[in-house]
Amino acid sequence: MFHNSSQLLTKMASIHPSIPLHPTVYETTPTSRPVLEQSVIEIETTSLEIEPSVESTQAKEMGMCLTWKDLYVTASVGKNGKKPILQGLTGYAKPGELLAIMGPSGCGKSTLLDALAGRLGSNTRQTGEILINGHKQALAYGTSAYVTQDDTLLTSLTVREAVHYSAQLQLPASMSKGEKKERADFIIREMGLQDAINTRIGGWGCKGISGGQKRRVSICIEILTQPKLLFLDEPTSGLDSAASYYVMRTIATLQKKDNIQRTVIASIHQPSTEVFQLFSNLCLLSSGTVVYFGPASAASEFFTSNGFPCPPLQNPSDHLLKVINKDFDQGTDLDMNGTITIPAEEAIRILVESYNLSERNQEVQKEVLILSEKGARSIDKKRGHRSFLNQCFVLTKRSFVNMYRDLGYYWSRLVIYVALAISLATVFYDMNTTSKDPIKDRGSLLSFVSSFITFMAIGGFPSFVEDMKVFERERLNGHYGVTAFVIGNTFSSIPYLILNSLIPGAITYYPPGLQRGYEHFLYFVCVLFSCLMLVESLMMIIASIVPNYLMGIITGAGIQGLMILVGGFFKLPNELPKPVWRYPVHYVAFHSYAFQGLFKNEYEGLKFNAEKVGGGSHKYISGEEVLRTTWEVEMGHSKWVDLAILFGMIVLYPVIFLVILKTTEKVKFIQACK
Ligand SMILES: Nc1ncnc2c1ncn2[C@@H]1O[C@H](COP(=O)(O)OP(=O)(O)OP(=O)(O)O)[C@@H](O)[C@H]1O
Repeated sequence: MFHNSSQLLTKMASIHPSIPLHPTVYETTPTSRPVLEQSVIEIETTSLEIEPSVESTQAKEMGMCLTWKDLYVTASVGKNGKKPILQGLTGYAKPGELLAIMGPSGCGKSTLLDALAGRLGSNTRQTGEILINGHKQALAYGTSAYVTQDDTLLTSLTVREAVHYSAQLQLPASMSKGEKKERADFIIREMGLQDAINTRIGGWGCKGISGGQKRRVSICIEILTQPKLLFLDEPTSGLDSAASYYVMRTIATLQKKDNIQRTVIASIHQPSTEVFQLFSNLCLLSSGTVVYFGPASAASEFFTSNGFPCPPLQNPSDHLLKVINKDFDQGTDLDMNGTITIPAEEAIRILVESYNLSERNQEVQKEVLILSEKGARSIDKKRGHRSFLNQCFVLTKRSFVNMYRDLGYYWSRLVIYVALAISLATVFYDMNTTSKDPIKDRGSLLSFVSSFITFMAIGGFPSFVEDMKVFERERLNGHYGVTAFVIGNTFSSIPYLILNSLIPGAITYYPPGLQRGYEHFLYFVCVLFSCLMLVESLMMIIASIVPNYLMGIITGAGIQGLMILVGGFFKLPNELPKPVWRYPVHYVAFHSYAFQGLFKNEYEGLKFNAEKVGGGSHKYISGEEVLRTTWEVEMGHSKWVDLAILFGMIVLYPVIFLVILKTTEKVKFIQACK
């Protein structure tokens, strides 16, 4: 039973991928004509046996017209240097068309894509006008999809899992789990990945699918939701010519099957003749300047008319790129057919001048003017409502599976922790009878556990950086929100951290003869667990600010080293210089509460032989006395308060992480709007 038209449409879209997911507003042409809200009525009166090839203009969802005029991009290099990357580009991309950006390596293809998608780096400056449906607006998260040159994927997942999890995250809540799976399977098949469906993606140290297959997985993930605007940076790199053709054909034809007016812009290196024929328009760049913009089919003619005919039997795109490639310029030369070729620099000058004076250029300027007329104001998000709780659940599950399969994440750490715990247990074995100073040894053991064992959590930093890369890609493409990521990331690690504190904790606790009793042991494990959680969160915060392995590890080690230093073991709290080190650093460092809590947990209730520890005239020294005089622990509150503070920090650190992610996201968005 469908309560409204959107539910019906969602159901139909899942059964027939030809039906758009959110066809609420349609128009007769992609320009700014009055919109017709009749599609819903049309589809409701149609039975579920709609054919995939329904191709009425009315039934096509309103698309996105992207225009750019006099686009310049410069990058700051060195102290005061500026490097021009794009120089006055003008062009457009229309719904239902595939625009290919071609040119020699380093000519500015990725920069153009980044500029159009609002993703330029912070050291770049952009001038000119980029309009979407005639409006100056930044592409908000989720309004377009961008397949970047690098395939940032979770390496331990299989192809099926990667696409299925993505479908669960991105597709609207109104679709059932089964329908989302069906959509994912359909896209996997369309991308020719069915044979690799159960193979892991793989990465460092674990061979998985090939580079070309990874490319296709990345594309699968981004076209799941039928985005209206799709950017692809080198979608065919790593693919053989047949696979390149099928992938590009799928991209070009899927919109017909999806029955949406999609605008596709792809940078591409070396298309075969067949792939070249799939392009609607071609933007040919050389050193950031347009050499040709117009129908791909007319490019060869333009080159011929300027004295650069394509030799017989040669792939036209190879010819175009060869003529304008000046990286290997040999000056005046003879080609294979014995024809004299002129230097590429000169060829480019002739072509650029000719293009600037051509009618083609005039047509492009006119088209840009027409498409820049104000159209629909807002850009619809490419997805319907998605359940936040479901996203948190899927992200937690996905991250849990990834951690489980990735040996480097927790398992190797567990092995090292166990080895260290055994070492501690034997070094401090039966302190009460073997140690000359059981008071000092207890302090050393507890401090070592809460500082060094937790310190080792920085070893997980490379995995955190990988997680952040995947997050950034998915977030920029609007797969889910920052809060869902932070929740998923935090909760998924809890079972592993419990394991990493419980097993090494048990090995360390009993053999040295620490205070007996379940309550004491559990307290010890809880503090260990809190410290591990806090170090993990701290490293995630660092990974969000310093996304570089070496710098991140150095920063994390430095911060932790400082916290350990002022925690109260190496220098007693009252002896710390008051400004800065005591107030506030000592109180900010979580190690202070870990030391205090563990010390209270251990010493309270114990009595030490005064003679053995040099305690003067008394027979015994109480644990409380040791806490007050030897360790100068603050006795105004119980050990449970220290633990509560640690748990409070466990909540606080992810909140800080969340705030940093949200703030950087906002800053990037404001920059993109400028
Ligand atoms: N943020 C930046 N800072 C400095 N230089 C940059 C920046 N972005 C791009 N460049 C430079 O601009 C030029 C164009 O780079 P871009 O990546 O756009 O080229 P491309 O055509 O996509 O190359 P390829 O085909 O090899 O990927 C290169 O020389 C590159 O080094």
